[in-house]
Amino acid sequence: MQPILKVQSLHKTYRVRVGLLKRKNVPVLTDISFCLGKGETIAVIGETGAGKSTLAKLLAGAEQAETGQILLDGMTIEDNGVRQDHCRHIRMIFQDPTRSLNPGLTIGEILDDCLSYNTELTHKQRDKKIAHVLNRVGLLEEHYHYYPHMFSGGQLQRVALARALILDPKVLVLDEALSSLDPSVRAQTVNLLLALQKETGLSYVLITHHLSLVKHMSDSLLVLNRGKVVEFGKTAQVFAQPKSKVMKRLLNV
Ligand SMILES: Nc1ncnc2c1ncn2[C@@H]1O[C@H](COP(=O)(O)OP(=O)(O)OP(=O)(O)O)[C@@H](O)[C@H]1O
Repeated sequence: MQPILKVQSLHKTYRVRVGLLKRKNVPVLTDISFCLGKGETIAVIGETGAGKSTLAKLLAGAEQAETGQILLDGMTIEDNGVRQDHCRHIRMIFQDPTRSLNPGLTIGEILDDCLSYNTELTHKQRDKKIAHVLNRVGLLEEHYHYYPHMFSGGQLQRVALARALILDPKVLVLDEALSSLDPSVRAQTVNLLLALQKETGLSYVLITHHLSLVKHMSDSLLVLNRGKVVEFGKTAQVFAQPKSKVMKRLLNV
């Protein structure tokens, strides 16, 4: 079966200052390749600075790699640093939803803006879609008129999820999106994500430090160390027989 997401040999460097007048290219991701099936979850783990968030940004189109390809459903959406206009099919959710939500707009206005910019839907069709997506993430229709500051942390993450889902993406990148939630809200959000995945065939790239979440949610696991893939395989297999030093260290074995 064709993977929904295929990443081929991505390389990313940042240009950083090393002296008063000198700059150099520092490699942050080197030769990253993996596949993700429809309706599946890949977890990306690694120690701090391993390059996880950089990979998330490349996938979502927030930054471009120098070389390598990203294919979505068989179509090349990024080729050697040139991004095609399909970004709306890979959406990202961050750890802190408040930073990505305009405090001056109601949730309805935020969602409506998304639809107005990206679709040809009429006002009535947009309203219907917004009501549907609010319902899907467990929010109420009256939340349309709420501003971001009127929500709890867990509800705000649902709002971020609604905004990500409103454009019917194929892949969601969750960059520590569950980390700041308290355990019971996190468990509810995980259940919601799993139910959505079952219902719609959505695929997730899960970036997290929580190994219990990795075990519970992911089908496959990619371990990064200093920007390189040091282990990639089925989650259960990697947990049962870790090969890389990093994975052994993370598991304390
Ligand atoms: N804009 C930037 N300019 C220069 N270097 C950067 C930039 N963004 C990230 N880096 C560097 O790239 C490396 C990887 O950073 P990244 O944020 O992807 O790591 P991470 O695995 O997500 O870490 P953490 O788990 O701590 O969030 C780090 O060494 C970081 O300093």
